[in-house]
Amino acid sequence: QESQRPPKPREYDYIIVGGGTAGNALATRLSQGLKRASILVIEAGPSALHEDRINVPGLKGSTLGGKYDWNFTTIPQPHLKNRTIFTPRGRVLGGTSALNLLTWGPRGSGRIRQLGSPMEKAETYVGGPPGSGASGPIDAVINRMLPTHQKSFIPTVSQHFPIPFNPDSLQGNPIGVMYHPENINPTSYNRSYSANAYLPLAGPNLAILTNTQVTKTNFRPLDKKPHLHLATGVTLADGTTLTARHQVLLCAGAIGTPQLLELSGIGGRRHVVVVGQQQQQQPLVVVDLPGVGENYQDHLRVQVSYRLRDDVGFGPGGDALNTNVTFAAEEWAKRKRGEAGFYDDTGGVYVFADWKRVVAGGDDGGLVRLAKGVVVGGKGGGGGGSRDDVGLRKKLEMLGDETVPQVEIIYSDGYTGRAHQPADPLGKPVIDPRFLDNEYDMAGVVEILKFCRRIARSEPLRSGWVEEYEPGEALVQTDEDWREYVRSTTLTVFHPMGTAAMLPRKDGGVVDPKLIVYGTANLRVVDASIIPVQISAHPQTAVYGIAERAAEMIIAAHR
Ligand SMILES: Cc1cc2nc3c(=O)[nH]c(=O)nc-3n(C[C@H](O)[C@H](O)[C@H](O)COP(=O)(O)OP(=O)(O)OC[C@H]3O[C@@H](n4cnc5c(N)ncnc54)[C@H](O)[C@@H]3O)c2cc1C
Repeated sequence: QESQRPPKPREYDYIIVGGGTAGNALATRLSQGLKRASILVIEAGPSALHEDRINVPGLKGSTLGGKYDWNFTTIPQPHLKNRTIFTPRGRVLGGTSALNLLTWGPRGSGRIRQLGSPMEKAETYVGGPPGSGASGPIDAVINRMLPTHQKSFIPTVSQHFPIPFNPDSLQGNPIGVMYHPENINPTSYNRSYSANAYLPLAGPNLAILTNTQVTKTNFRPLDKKPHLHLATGVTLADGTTLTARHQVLLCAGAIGTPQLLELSGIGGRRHVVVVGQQQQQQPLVVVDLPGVGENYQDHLRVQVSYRLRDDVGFGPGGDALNTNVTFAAEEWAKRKRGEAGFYDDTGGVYVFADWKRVVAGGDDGGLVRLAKGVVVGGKGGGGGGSRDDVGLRKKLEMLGDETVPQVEIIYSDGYTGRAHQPADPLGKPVIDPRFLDNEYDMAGVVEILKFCRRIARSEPLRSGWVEEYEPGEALVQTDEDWREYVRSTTLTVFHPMGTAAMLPRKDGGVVDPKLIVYGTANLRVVDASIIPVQISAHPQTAVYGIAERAAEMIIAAHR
């Protein structure tokens, strides 16, 4: 049941803030598992189930910067020439699962399993290897569309570099080169995402309120334990108050969730007092929890682009959809006939590798030493500041694990380089990821770019291009040239997480292992914010897994 007006009655058993990736999955499972409970999802954006730009895989990216996007940016990043970095987030039913680039990530990694995340429950991987999910709501397939030139990538990498072909990359060891599954429905060839795959499975006890922004969670002290705060409901932007009889579940994402926590008086004392004053209220501190909004971690993205030869049978690439009206019309007609074409195209071919496989000569000692320096110096990682940082220590430990990739290379068709960054997207929360503020990150990115160039110069790939278009072989030759290129062009691949981390409170944690916010009795966070250490994969699969696990815990506790 979907509506755009505050519903009556104004009391629900569970109120879920954010109808995004995790929010819709959680809502559906609670609706199925607690048939007598009433559940409300409140989503700031509209429902857009029939929007081609969301549904058609080849139109991925066309919604960024538009009406379904919060259009956040970082503050100027000193190590990236003071550029502000575009930070899109879905503002639509489905959240960022409606906007993302459809890479369906590994679910078998032991590290992510430590979060207790049952990812197979989310998945039906058609044609996947044994062990793949077979009955989950989200469909995954290897894309039926592969532009011809991409077929030369796997032999180039596996013949010239110590990187094996790995068709089974989702099951625990992703190291290798592979075609990667994408979350696409194999029948309609539409994006499979939380709004069109989970929500239709919910029962009549789930209500959905769209186009409605929550401005805070409300609390009162718990009668028998006054040091704990009981979440009583939420306040909407128009001032309406809705009551939650059991729990408020924050699923507003890695940026929205910490922002809402701070608006509700939960966060570092300094921030929360400022927020309270800005709202012209009394300084507001419900729970002093300095970890809220800290520990922001993302995956950096830098690109090298090559212009293809047009005399080796590759045909036009996906860019021609934007430049050649006749070609675009022909491709659209193919899609309408149910045939493979460029409107299906997504990521393509991927490499996941550790440093030893990427650095020329295989010696990763220099990078490991730099990483140790960052951990000992306590700079540039989780929790922020100079205290002992458990997140950084965990990452250092993972550097020694050869099944944990440190590098991903996506070989994709079509230009996605620096020219795509919008000049002035609106941004409200202050986002400061301190990108590249340590030498390890910079040295690592330079090694990856040099590796990409070595791949491009190897056969059969080498015969397929005429020019390194960006940055250009003549312009960038030395390590210092590469550093300059990195500072000028680094973007992110849009995977923020960790801003309400599941860690001990003394280590900057915000939620406990049951996902309950410290200092509260019944406020949970269920989204990418809780992942304490950046994962070596695209995160949406893990986010669905977190929602599935949270639903299991909440249903078990309710009974
Ligand atoms: C451009 C892009 C490409 C990506 N590509 C991939 C990919 O290919 N593969 C992959 O695995 N991951 C990808 N990701 C990342 C992945 O999609 C996200 O990590 C994941 O979807 C986050 O899920 P979430 O539930 O934490 O947040 P979201 O899905 O963002 O959900 C949060 C929801 O809360 C709503 N909300 C926020 N604040 C409020 C409020 N105050 N009131 C009401 N509602 C509110 C939002 O509108 C949103 O719907 C990509 C991300 C982006 C931006």
